[in-house]
Amino acid sequence: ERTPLQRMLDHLHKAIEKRDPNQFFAWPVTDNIAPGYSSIITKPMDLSTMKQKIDDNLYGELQEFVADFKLMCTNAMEYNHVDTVYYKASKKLLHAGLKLFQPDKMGWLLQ
Ligand SMILES: NC(=O)c1ccc2nc(N)sc2c1
Repeated sequence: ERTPLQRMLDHLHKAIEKRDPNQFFAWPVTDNIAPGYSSIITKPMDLSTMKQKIDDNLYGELQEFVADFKLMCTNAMEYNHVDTVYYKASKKLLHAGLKLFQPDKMGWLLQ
């Protein structure tokens, strides 16, 4: 990972992965495991796709990475009913992730 931004995004990606121990967000959601998913979710996103985008240097700035993270979580809150493990996990992950991105917690990373 050459650029400082890629190094920072790698760090954040690893920190998010740790907060998804069941790997609900590790890979693209298939219609096999989630019936009708591709008809309901127009912009799918998952951690493996985000990792590839870091490696391909497709994130020009932190906010683009944060947008994909939020999309990944909100997709899960749209598709899955509120009483499911997936919905609950995505809500928890969203809030844990947003705490990570707060500048005060990331000062050393942004300088
Ligand atoms: N990220 C998701 O929305 C997600 C992940 C895994 C999964 N497995 C199912 N049987 S439904 C489902 C949804």
